[in-house]
Amino acid sequence: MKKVVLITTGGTIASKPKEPSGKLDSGAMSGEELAELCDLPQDIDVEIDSAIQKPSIHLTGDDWILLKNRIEEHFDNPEIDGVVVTHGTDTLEETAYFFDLTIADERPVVVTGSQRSIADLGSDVYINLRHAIYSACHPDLKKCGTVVVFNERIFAARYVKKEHASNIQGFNAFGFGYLGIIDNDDVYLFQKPANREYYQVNSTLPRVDIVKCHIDSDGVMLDALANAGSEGIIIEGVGRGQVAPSMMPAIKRCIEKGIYVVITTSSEEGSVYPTYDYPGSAHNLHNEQVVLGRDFDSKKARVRLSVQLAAKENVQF
Ligand SMILES: NC(=O)C[C@H](N)C(=O)O
Repeated sequence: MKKVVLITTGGTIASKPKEPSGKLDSGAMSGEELAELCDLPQDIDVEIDSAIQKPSIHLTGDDWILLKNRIEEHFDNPEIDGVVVTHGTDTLEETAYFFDLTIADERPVVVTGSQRSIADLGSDVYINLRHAIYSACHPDLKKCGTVVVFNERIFAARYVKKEHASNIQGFNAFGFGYLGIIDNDDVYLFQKPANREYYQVNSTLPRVDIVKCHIDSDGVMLDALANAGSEGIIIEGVGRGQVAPSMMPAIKRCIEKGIYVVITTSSEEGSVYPTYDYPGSAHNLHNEQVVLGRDFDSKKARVRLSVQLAAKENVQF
């Protein structure tokens, strides 16, 4: 019989209403409670590891390291075919990309969650969990890195993004689509990620921040972050990676202090590129030693830079 470890971390998928508000408490349920309420597959041996019980925005970098270590410990057992991690959807894409970059084992790591609680009409808890378990022990998903299973679809961690605040079609991978689908418990894979990357991370993650650029942005936030001890700053620029010219003096101050600055784009698709030559353009930024963040979403860029700094590797995008 195939064997899958189910690591639970909280989120709506493990939520219960809280008194007196009657509103959902994300992560109120332990892994054992969640598994008991769900109709888990009978043909797969599922081992429960109830790790964390939090709303996903309450998770920390230290939680990531703890979870990564737990996954690696489970993979020390050769009988394990794969791991499922249940997670709140709000930050699921960040955690999934962290696992993707920091876990070397070729067996599948599948992250899933739900938009509706187990008691809600048309809840997606049961189906997402079931599909994630079948995916985690499917041989086709070996060497694909960490994937996200949601609403019958399988996404690469590198590109997946929460696209809807509440709809059960909650995730998408803009410009890339999904790797495959799960139909009636069967996994069908249509494409695989071309490259895998691995960074060895054992230490606490450094402070890395994101600043979003808009008309009239200036350097106040950048200077404040430099004073707060930020080791890396992702600036989410516009279009091909332009920023407001009034940010440039503070960007230069950050670089002089040894802070890594990466420019990304707020566009859903397409890459940062030095197309223009004017104050604040990607060309101007690049000349000031700002790293061009290619087509990375800002939150993925933040995970990537944190991991590269923690691994003491060269910063590369
Ligand atoms: N759907 C969810 O899981 C959202 C929840 N607030 C979370 O913990 O991320």
